[in-house]
Amino acid sequence: MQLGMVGLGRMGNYMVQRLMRGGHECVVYDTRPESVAALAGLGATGSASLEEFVSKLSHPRAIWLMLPAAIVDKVLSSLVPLLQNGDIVIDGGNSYYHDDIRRGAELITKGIHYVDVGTSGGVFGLERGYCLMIGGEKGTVEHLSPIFATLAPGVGKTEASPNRTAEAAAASTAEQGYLHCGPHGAGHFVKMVHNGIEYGLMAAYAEGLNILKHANIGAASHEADAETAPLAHPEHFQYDFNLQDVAEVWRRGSVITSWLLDLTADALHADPALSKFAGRVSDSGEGRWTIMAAIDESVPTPVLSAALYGRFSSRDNDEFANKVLSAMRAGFGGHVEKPTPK
Ligand SMILES: O=C(O)[C@H](O)[C@@H](O)[C@H](O)[C@H](O)COP(=O)(O)O
Repeated sequence: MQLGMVGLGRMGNYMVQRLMRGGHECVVYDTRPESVAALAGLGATGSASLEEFVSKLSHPRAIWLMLPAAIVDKVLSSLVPLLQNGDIVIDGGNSYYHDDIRRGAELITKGIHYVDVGTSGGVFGLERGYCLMIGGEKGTVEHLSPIFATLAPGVGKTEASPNRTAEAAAASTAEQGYLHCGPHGAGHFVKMVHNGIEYGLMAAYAEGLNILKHANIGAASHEADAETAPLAHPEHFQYDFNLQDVAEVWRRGSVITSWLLDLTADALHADPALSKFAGRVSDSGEGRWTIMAAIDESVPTPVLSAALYGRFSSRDNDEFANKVLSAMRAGFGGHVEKPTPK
């Protein structure tokens, strides 16, 4: 079928390529003409403006936005006046589900259908397919199923769970790698929680590997260090673990195998010191939205919360709190901290 794509960054570009490989016709637009030209060179229909983009799409139009969450409303304010009754707008980025609920209700008053799609898979999606978590009206989602089926990995790429019944399999598209999760916002809600889990898993690997990395501190610290309590048993911490090999062996038959571990092992093989990374970790919002939803539901999320706060700490947002701690130690005990190494 025909699909219009707005936003041709890494995700949008690869999704268009995967759709064209699957036989779909893609009309593309981006504010960067070079991104449009690159896909036009591969067979997409390029456009130089939103107006031209909309005019090249057949009614009812299906338009996928693959944009940073912060600019979706701005783009919609230019796009929607160009659309007609029956057209469909799909937000495949990482929008907050509250925005989906609002947009779905606003757009339907103009006869425009809104679908939210949480898209997971990153830059590997072109070859592996994308896991799609979808929210919106049933009929609209069904109308778009040829697009979802092409973007998703497809049946057979992952074995079905042994206890899954034939009835359950027949009743849902989950085994194809896409799922209609519920009404407006449901797709991004499921993707939001997916990312909360992602933060927790990532933090668990990172913390575990950090314990292994410091398992040699006994070799140098027989004398008490002014900064930390002396090691009672330096002989317990005499290990120089090869982290590449540990990550590699964990990938084989262990309980903690995963794609995140595969990526971690590969990064360690490329550079065991991970020297190109400064140690600051950003967050694009979904981790904090997950915690906000958990608070509203009164659901405890200690692991996911700690993982989110770990990201804040990585950006030195705990610096003043740590100064307060040092000030108290200095006040009650005269303890003088070491200068922070530059
Ligand atoms: O499933 C995925 O492919 C990822 O979850 C992806 O969608 C993620 O949102 C961004 O890569 C960055 O997310 P953070 O900036 O929040 O880490």
